[in-house]
Amino acid sequence: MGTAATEPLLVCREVTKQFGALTAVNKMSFTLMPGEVLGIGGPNGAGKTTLFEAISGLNPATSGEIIFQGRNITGLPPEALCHAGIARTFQLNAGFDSLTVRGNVEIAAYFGRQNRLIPGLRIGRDVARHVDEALAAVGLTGKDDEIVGRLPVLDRKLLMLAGALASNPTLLLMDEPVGGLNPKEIDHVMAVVRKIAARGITIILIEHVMRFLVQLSSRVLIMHHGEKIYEGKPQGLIEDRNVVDVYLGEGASQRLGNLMKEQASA
Ligand SMILES: Nc1ncnc2c1ncn2[C@@H]1O[C@H](COP(=O)(O)OP(=O)(O)OP(=O)(O)O)[C@@H](O)[C@H]1O
Repeated sequence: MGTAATEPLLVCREVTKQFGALTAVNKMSFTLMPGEVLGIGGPNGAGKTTLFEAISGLNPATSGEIIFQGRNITGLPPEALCHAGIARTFQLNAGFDSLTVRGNVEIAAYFGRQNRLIPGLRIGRDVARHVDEALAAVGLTGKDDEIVGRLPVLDRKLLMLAGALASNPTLLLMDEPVGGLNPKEIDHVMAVVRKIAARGITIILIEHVMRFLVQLSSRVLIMHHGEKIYEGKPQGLIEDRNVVDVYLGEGASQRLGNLMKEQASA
């Protein structure tokens, strides 16, 4: 049975992650509705990636609860979460460098959707179709045979996204999808993310590039020292003294204000 639109897709309740004496994420709570795009920002070391690690199962929370589609998924391993419909991309390039673009996405499509205790010897027609769709969704069609280790940075970011999409996610977590890209490349990724959101995939994205974050997100959450210091509309960010002081700064805040005004009048 699917989740009704009025039920949250994801609920994080007092999620805490400690590394020894360091509390990297401190009692984070938030709710995500299906179809939302939630943007997470905050200074370096705020705990954003650690929160993703907990949700995606790569580094489980020390305490707290994570509920996905009404099911308690706290502490489940990454492969179980992937099969349940949670996919993610990484801040740094992740992929099999010596394989081709297609080979990488095939692995995601083949292993990302279900358990494969005894891997088959050939890629079936269904998997091939999922790979074609994922490559097309990010704009990598035609680059199937390129070796991943030789790809430019934009294509590597898109490849991670294609791999995540090939696992057929309901919830997609993106960790700094445009870090290190130039403005034109950022625009390309923005268009891809818009298309993914339009397909109904719920998204959480972490990003320092604020124009990307505010233009894509229906809601924004800002973290500082492992805690939530802001949650609300992107427009409210520049009016929040604390967010301006600890994260945006006056200059960036003004530029962001101008951008949002332009957007509103467009
Ligand atoms: N495996 C780990 N072991 C010990 N400390 C860690 C580990 N991973 C993260 N930390 C610490 O936890 C804190 C939060 O780190 P995290 O990477 O989640 O921040 P972030 O908000 O994603 O930062 P950035 O914007 O720089 O990516 C930092 O102080 C970091 O040094």
